[in-house]
Amino acid sequence: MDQSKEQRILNSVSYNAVKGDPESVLDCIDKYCSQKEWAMNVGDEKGLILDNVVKEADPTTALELGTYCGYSAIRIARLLKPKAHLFSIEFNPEFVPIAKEIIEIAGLSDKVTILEGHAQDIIPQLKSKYDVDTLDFVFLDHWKERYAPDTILLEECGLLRKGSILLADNIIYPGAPEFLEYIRNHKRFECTNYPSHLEYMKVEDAMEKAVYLG
Ligand SMILES: O=C(NC/C=C/[C@H]1OC[C@H](O)[C@@H]1O)c1cc([N+](=O)[O-])cc(O)c1O
Ligand SMILES: [Mg+2]
Repeated sequence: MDQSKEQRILNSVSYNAVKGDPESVLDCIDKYCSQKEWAMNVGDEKGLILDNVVKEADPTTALELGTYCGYSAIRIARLLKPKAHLFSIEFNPEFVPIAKEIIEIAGLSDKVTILEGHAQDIIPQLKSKYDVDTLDFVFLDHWKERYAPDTILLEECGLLRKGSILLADNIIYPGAPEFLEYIRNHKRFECTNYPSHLEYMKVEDAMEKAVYLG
């Protein structure tokens, strides 16, 4: 059976990246996806925005919705302090083993736990099953129409605390209009927009930061 694009990305990382070096894994994926095959990684331009918000949050416990090949999990995990941890939720069973392997090549397997399933099923289990208290940072990059309901779910599950930072990808393209309307009209969130471009393209995109005010 023909290999998937995600398997070809893994092949490229496995062949070209320096084992244990997250930067070289990120560079390899960005090179492959800008020169060979486009893929929906957050990419290098929006990745810098992600880096800065993670540094600002300096999270002990972080959550990512939408692992894909693990690119943004590596971007986040490489910035985490020693005892900090990232949980990353991915629904697509084809992506999970590929992301695990790419994160392993980056040497970050100890910092990242990939949870396979739908966010709406896993979020309610984070406290009881994964010993999470509250989340310091959340990166939303999964199905765009799930951003708003899953944000509401995070709050309902008591996973947000005063100062929890949410960062959402693809605010313009493909777009997350319901999410934008929800957080911008709710007094409990302080929002900041970061204009950028769609990964590896000249298409306009943006990220939105939302600080939970408790
Ligand atoms: O759908 C996007 N992300 C949601 C991912 C959805 C997939 O991950 C969860 C599930 O397995 C699904 O197959 C997306 C799409 C584009 N795009 O240009 O179409 C750009 C991006 O940055 C994106 O995150
Ligand atoms: Mg995205």
